[in-house]
Amino acid sequence: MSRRARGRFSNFCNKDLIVLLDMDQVLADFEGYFLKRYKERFPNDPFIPLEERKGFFIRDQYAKLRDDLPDKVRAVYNEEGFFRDLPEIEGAVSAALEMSKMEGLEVFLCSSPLTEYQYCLTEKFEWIEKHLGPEFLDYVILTKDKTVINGHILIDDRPRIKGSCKSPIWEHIVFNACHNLTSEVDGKRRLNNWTDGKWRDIIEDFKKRI
Ligand SMILES: Cc1cn([C@H]2C[C@H](O)[C@@H](COP(=O)(O)O)O2)c(=O)[nH]c1=O
Ligand SMILES: [Mg+2]
Repeated sequence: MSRRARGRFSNFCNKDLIVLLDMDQVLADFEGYFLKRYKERFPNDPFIPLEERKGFFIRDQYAKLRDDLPDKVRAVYNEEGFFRDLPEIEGAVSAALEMSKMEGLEVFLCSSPLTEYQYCLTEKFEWIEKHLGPEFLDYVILTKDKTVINGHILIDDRPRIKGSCKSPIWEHIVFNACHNLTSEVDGKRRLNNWTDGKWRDIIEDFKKRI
């Protein structure tokens, strides 16, 4: 049975492990591509190398360098084509595809769009279709508040995910990114990358628990 048919007919039965995958900096290289485009657009302005990135919002760290930089930062990721052209995080696409084919498991993409949605919204769908295939378009959740979304696991690079629900139902696995390596993660498990295969251990661990 195809993934689409399985999703429609299984009715998300209780035995299914629901995995929520963030997009930016988990599947798509937001930070690396941001820095590349920023340097191309503003070659004479100061920049922060990835090894020195700290904190989730890029513009907050650039604001400490100079007052005019946050607007330039925004101009880079608000540009047409930015989200569409984000490169893949190494191994992310093959891991997501492999995960989506596992028995007893449903994978959803759970991503927060920019408030300046003009390009971001449609381009996130374009990215998914291009990298993961059209079947994945039925499994997209775009929300500003991930705490109200149902699921067992959320794999996300943002170290603290806040919202209306004080006790989200999912367990947050922190995906390592340049900006969060020194962040306090309140005892949450971390996933280093998609290439060493450890994500499979996390999935197997959760499967035993549900
Ligand atoms: C790093 C960074 C991200 N954003 C925006 C870009 C996306 O719309 C969301 C991604 O959030 P998610 O937790 O990965 O779903 O946040 C931003 O506005 N500024 C930044 O510096
Ligand atoms: Mg993210």
